[in-house]
Amino acid sequence: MPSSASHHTNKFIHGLYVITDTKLMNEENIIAKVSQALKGGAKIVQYRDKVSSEQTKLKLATQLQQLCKSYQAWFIVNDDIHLAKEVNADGVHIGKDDDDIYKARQLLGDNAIIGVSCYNDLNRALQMQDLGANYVAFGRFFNSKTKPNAPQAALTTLHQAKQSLHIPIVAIGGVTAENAQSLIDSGADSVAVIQGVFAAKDIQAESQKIQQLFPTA
Ligand SMILES: Cc1ncc(COP(=O)(O)OP(=O)(O)O)c(N)n1
Ligand SMILES: Cc1ncsc1CCOP(=O)(O)O
Ligand SMILES: [Mg+2]
Repeated sequence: MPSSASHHTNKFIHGLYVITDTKLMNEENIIAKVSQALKGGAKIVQYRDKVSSEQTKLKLATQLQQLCKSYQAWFIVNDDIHLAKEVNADGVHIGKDDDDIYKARQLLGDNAIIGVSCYNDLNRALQMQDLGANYVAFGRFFNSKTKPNAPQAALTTLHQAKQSLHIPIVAIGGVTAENAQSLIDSGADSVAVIQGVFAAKDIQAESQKIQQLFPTA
């Protein structure tokens, strides 16, 4: 994998994508926990924090960016395009309530990875692909403790997405080492996980179990 986003191509969104959570980690242990996931083989890390102060978010995002760089993993900021810019993240993840893709691209530039939530909506994914999204995410596929009310997505949507999209596809929502294979078999290039990794006793081992499910290029 290239060490800088300037060499980024879509094919590198592949494998285990872990997302931080403010209930499962705190300022004191977030770096240790994400390090364990990276040691287990995680390829992409998203900083998702809807509660901390701007100052704390800036500090943690800066630390995570450096950590990901040392593992040659992509670092993505959730929701906040300005924070992504400020810490020189590899990219941003945006959903329907966040800044739109035009604004994100304008601020972050051509080399940024912009991922967009598409829930269970293939038409939205096709539109976002046309607008320059670097990956799309579908979900939630399973029961999610983190976001129980996220809209449900169907495995058939993944199959259809695989046939009609040329950008990478991420699957999210209640993903575990036990159910990730079904998503990969249905067309997911990557699975995004919170509880399935960070609520595990052994974060590194659980990450490894999931990452091993992906065929190596
Ligand atoms: C990889 C990935 N997929 C989906 C989401 C959800 O984004 P969004 O719909 O904006 O909801 P919040 O995460 O902001 O609550 C995601 N964050 N990452
Ligand atoms: C952010 C988000 N969007 C859809 S489900 C979800 C939460 C994923 O967390 P978990 O892996 O714990 O279900
Ligand atoms: Mg969002």
